[in-house]
Amino acid sequence: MIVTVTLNTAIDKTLSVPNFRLGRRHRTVEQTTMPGGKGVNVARVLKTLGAPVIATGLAGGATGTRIVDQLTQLSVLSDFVRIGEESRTNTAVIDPTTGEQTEINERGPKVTPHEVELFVDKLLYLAKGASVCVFAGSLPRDVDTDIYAFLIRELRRLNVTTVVDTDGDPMRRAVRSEPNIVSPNVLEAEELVGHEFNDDEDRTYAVGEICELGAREAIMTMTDGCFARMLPGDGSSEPSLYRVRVRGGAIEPRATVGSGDAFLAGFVASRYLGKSVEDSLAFGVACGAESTQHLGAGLVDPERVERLLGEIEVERPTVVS
Ligand SMILES: O=P(O)(O)OC[C@@]1(O)O[C@H](CO)[C@@H](O)[C@@H]1O
Repeated sequence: MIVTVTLNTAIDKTLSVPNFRLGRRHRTVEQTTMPGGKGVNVARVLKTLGAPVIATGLAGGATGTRIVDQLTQLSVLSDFVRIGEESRTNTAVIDPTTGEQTEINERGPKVTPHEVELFVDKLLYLAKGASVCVFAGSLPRDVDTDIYAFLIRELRRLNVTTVVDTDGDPMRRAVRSEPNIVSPNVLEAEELVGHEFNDDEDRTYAVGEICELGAREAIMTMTDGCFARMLPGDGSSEPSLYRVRVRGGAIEPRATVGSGDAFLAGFVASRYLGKSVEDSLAFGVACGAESTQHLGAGLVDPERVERLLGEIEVERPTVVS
């Protein structure tokens, strides 16, 4: 079983607004409303891909009830701690005329120490039946930024593989507690290592820098694919570098919100079903790319993912990190 953790769950509203301009009144031409937060998106894609998954985290108020009910309608198993304050609503505006995206994410509810304790209890219980746990997304208010780091250490004792995609202080602390995999996007990775990346050599080097900070493996997601530094899985400890991308022109993105979540779900589903690192990265990139064809986050069409696999290029950069 794969467990996904979303502490700052959301209802995601995605609005398609042609010629979007600040300070103007607009009407949407299309919109979706879906349960979200990064871990929820990862869970939805894992379910679509047929991987066994349970989504957990914190959900509160009428919004929390809606998130849980909608996951149930999608047959995504979930077990959330219900909290007193209302879960958030996040809004993404996609302008189909320019392809530009504007995201407004609420901070999220205040969480009490008792609610955090209930969650930790629940996760440690669920972890007994899990092989992988994905921690994804920001933290709601009043949750200690050390929480992912703490849980990574706890889950290591239970032999659960840990995967993290977050940013800021929670990410910095999580990386130091030596998770199996971290998967930031480029901006999150730049924040983590403390400098900007100017070219592919910098990006290749960056995944090594992230591993030096503590992560065992690092995958940095890009709009067209990823850079990764992975352990081979054959018992040898020599890591390998990968640059994986969709062939130029193979796909025209419609909305990229949540494509990193679709990547992560595809990668995790494939890797933990026993596929090679290289095939799993390629499958993840195909999932991320296919998800850009849908207006809402965390949606993929598995048949189109299979077709896209023929358009994925894998390189093995030689930069030594
Ligand atoms: O505010 P966070 O937790 O960092 O990100 C939340 C979020 O923007 O990420 C997902 C897309 O990746 C959306 O479903 C969701 O609204």
